[in-house]
Amino acid sequence: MRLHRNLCFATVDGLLQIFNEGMYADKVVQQLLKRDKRWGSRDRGFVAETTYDIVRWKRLYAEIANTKEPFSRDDIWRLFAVWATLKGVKLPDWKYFEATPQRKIKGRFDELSKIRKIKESVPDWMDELAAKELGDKQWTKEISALNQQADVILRVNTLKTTKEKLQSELFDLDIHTETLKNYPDALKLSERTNVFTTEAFKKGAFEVQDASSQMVAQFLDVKSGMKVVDTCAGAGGKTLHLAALMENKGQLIAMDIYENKLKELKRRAKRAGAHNIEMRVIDSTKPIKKLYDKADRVLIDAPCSGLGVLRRNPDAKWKLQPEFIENIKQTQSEILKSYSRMVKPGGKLVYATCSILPSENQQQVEKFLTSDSGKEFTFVKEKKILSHESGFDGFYMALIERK
Ligand SMILES: C[S@@+](CC[C@H](N)C(=O)[O-])C[C@H]1O[C@@H](n2cnc3c(N)ncnc32)[C@H](O)[C@@H]1O
Repeated sequence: MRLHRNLCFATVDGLLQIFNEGMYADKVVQQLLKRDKRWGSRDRGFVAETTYDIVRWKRLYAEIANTKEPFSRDDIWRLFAVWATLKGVKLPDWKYFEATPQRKIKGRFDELSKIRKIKESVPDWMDELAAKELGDKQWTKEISALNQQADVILRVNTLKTTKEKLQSELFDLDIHTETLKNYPDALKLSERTNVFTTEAFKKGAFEVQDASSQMVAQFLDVKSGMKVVDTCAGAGGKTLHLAALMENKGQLIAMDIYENKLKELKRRAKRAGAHNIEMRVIDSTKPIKKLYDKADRVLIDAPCSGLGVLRRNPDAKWKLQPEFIENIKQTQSEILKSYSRMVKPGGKLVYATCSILPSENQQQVEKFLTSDSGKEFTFVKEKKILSHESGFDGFYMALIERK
């Protein structure tokens, strides 16, 4: 690989914004990719992947380069030089790389790789918390998996096409995909590429959605004609899947506390040809109370730490705070208590998170089931998905049923 000056400059600028100005990596990368219209897909791939890589390995690279935050521009170039050295990328004779001690970098890497929190590049508190909750052995394997780049998985929109048709349409564009056993609607890209510019995407034939996330709507066991409430719908990744599983029949109510997310869902639903969705903003307890005892199915895709999706969101390692996790756990138990009241007798509820922490997952469900509000429910089944076991995002889902 040869390093190109303007791509490296773009990456360094982006990293300064992410590390020093607290901006979100995905937003920064989105902006960077608009910088030069002449960049081809390889150039864009380089900027995006290098930025994410250096964000992912910030702590390790900073320890190796002996730099501390707030980073100067020179510090960022040092992190960049560490990245290139460890990747085996030849450093050009630019002034930024003049004093790069390549042998020392490799030696420091070997030495620091003996300490998990540095090797895996996570803050102390996160390493301690996750090791306490999952056990040392599980966490060591899990964080290593969560530091890998995620595959791109598509969810075929069965309202518009079939897996076979989509696969062949993409094949004609030289985009190769594989089916995944046990994930009925999923196609995995054999090679990372931008699929959002394809005609198939524009006409709603698929969404990009991780395989673990695709299990959640399946888990809720919906049928055409049911009344289903997706309580934390956000921009609707799972709502759209539910609509497809319901074959557009019945009533699907998508709720969230943020109106702008539901607006985005509306746009996506139009593209997907999903017609049975109604959006409702939760701006008081009223919209919830109106649905007490009414729903056949309720999905709570709860707000969480997001520790299961670090592969696609590595800057969460640096943005998350332990206090946030404590607060979100409180929200999770309040949501479970209040939104479960929408389930009608005999109806079912799925509680899901993209976290791997038992305290946000099975412990929340156990606590709910032994509480006064949970007495009316029985536990049916659960899935604890760890990234190192599944190869996909870390997720949790529990199915409970109202008596
Ligand atoms: C895990 S995300 C949802 C992702 C979405 N279901 C999807 O599949 O794309 C959690 C969502 O819960 C919303 N949320 C946070 N607090 C909430 C509350 N008290 N009631 C309802 N939604 C809430 C957030 O705005 C966020 O969109």
